[in-house]
Amino acid sequence: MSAGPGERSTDWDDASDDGADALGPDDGLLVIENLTKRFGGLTAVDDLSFAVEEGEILGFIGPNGAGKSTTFDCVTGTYRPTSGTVWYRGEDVTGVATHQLVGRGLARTFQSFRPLRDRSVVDNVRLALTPDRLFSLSGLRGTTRQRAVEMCERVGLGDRMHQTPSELPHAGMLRLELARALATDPDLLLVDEPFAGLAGSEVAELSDLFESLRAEGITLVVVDHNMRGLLSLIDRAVVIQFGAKIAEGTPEEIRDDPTVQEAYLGGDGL
Ligand SMILES: Nc1ncnc2c1ncn2[C@@H]1O[C@H](COP(=O)(O)OP(=O)(O)OP(=O)(O)O)[C@@H](O)[C@H]1O
Repeated sequence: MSAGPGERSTDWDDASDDGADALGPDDGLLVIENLTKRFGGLTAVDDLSFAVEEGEILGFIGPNGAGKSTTFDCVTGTYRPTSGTVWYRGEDVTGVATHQLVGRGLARTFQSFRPLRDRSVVDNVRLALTPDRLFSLSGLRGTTRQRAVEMCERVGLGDRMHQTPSELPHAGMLRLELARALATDPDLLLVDEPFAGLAGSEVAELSDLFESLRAEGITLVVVDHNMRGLLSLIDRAVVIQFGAKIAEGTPEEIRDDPTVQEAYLGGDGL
């Protein structure tokens, strides 16, 4: 497929360009440019642009209601943006259906998800295996269960895979959701609020898991509404408020940014 409506920007650093955020399709594994999503009169995502670099762990941070989930929903094909462009691997994927994006290696986890309660943990993972990508790897139908077992072990559920989801603690449910996303063999994984409701030790364990996934070659975008636990994990962050980007940079830059501090004034974010 061609690069779509946007041409690669050749003047990234050109101050005369009126779009300081001007991005092109090849400026990252995932590139979001001028994304806007309106629900009637409400602008949930407001002219948002940023790129996700291959191999990084990017934090996507914003207070409750800032537009994080809506951005994810526009990227993963749940919503068609009101305007703007999403590029994945250099291709314009704006409005492309979710299952097609999954087939291309873009997966997400959901903050609230509903596993099949009457199936075991490993069966829940097996049902998420994506035939196209799996068979291209193995070529063998009979390996699905083995792959599901591997996914359970990879996320630390090796000793719980024959339990039902309701027997898992909250952190275990999160790991199950991660295993289901990993079963689609993603190159880019969008993780929605993984640390919500976790104790400090669980946050650290999950961070270790994200680090190991990155070491295996998966690029990660981790969403959270506060920064606790996140700043030590991520390479960079994009911070949004009222649907628009207010800061982008390293954890140190984000922590010291007056606009970010203002956005979180009185909250528990920093
Ligand atoms: N389907 C919808 N219809 C109308 N308004 C919506 C819809 N989805 C989200 N919104 C509104 O868009 C804004 C952004 O919501 P969104 O869920 O994207 O924020 P968020 O940053 O993910 O918040 P949280 O941290 O609470 O999950 C909010 O004002 C929300 O009420």
